[in-house]
Amino acid sequence: MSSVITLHNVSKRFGRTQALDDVNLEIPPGIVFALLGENGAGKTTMIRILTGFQTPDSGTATVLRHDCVKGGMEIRREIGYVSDAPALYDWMTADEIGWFTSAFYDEAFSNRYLELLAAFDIPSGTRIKSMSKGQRAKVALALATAHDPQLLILDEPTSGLDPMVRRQFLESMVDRAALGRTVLLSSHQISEVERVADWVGIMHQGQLKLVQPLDALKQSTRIVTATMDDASATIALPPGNVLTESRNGRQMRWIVQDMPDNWQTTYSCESGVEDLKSESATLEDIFVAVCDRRATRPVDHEETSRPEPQLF
Ligand SMILES: Nc1ncnc2c1ncn2[C@@H]1O[C@H](COP(=O)(O)OP(=O)(O)OP(=O)(O)O)[C@@H](O)[C@H]1O
Repeated sequence: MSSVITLHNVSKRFGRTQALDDVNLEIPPGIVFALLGENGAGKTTMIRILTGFQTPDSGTATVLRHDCVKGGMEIRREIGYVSDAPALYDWMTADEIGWFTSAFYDEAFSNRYLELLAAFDIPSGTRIKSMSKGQRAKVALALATAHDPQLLILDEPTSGLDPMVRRQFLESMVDRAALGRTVLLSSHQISEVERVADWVGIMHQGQLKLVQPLDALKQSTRIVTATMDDASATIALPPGNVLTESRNGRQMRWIVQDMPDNWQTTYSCESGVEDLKSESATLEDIFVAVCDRRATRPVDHEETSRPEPQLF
């Protein structure tokens, strides 16, 4: 089945800031795709390009087969979109804003909207201006999903919501994916993403550093810890793709992807190692390994620790 979202070599610069740097991505239908990244990583810029609010400097982007530059109007009509600060007409009641929005969609919209309001416990006669942040977010989500879109794009949908509302929100995302719809959400909430996402993309400084199904990502990434017999002792990097290395006294720690199954057979023979263990990494460990500028990039101690030959 063809992708719901595609980005090919998309770049976008604002003055000196490279907000997106040669981003490539394909999102298949029927999944919850979570875009993770620190502040300023480029998530909103990507979403604004996908929704036709911003034009890329180079590259191509399509959503539901519409080109994002030429077909922004069609895209916004077909998808559901909730921005990080949804603009709602404040003076309207929840009912009125639904009635107003229903003019753009088919007859089924109004009934579905009212059902969603009831499910979210929003009194339909309440004016938007007297609603709490969470209630407004629920109205925005009901407006974005009442036409049952193939694709729902949410920019930090749960920021500022209480845990119960968050849970309700996220469960409704999983339900949508189960019905074959696609959800793209950007988030800082790693633990939430871990609960609901099928796929994750990690953005860092405008680049999409990693895109993988969440289960496969967690299965392929391990934390390896070696306790050395001396605080100055070193050891070669573990086999596989070592993302980061850290040291605390006698303990060395690496986050490693794609370690061979038999990694311990050769590695544990290294001298100076008292204890060696490997455990599964959480999404947060992986996120920090990819994004944290303070995290140490690995150095092969085999090379660096070998003593220089002494000449007498
Ligand atoms: N209209 C704009 N004009 C100038 N710079 C911009 C504009 N929009 C975004 N940027 C810059 O581009 C970079 C990426 O911003 P973006 O909003 O896409 O990040 P983000 O990942 O959504 O961040 P956050 O999680 O903080 O919302 C930032 O450095 C931001 O300052």
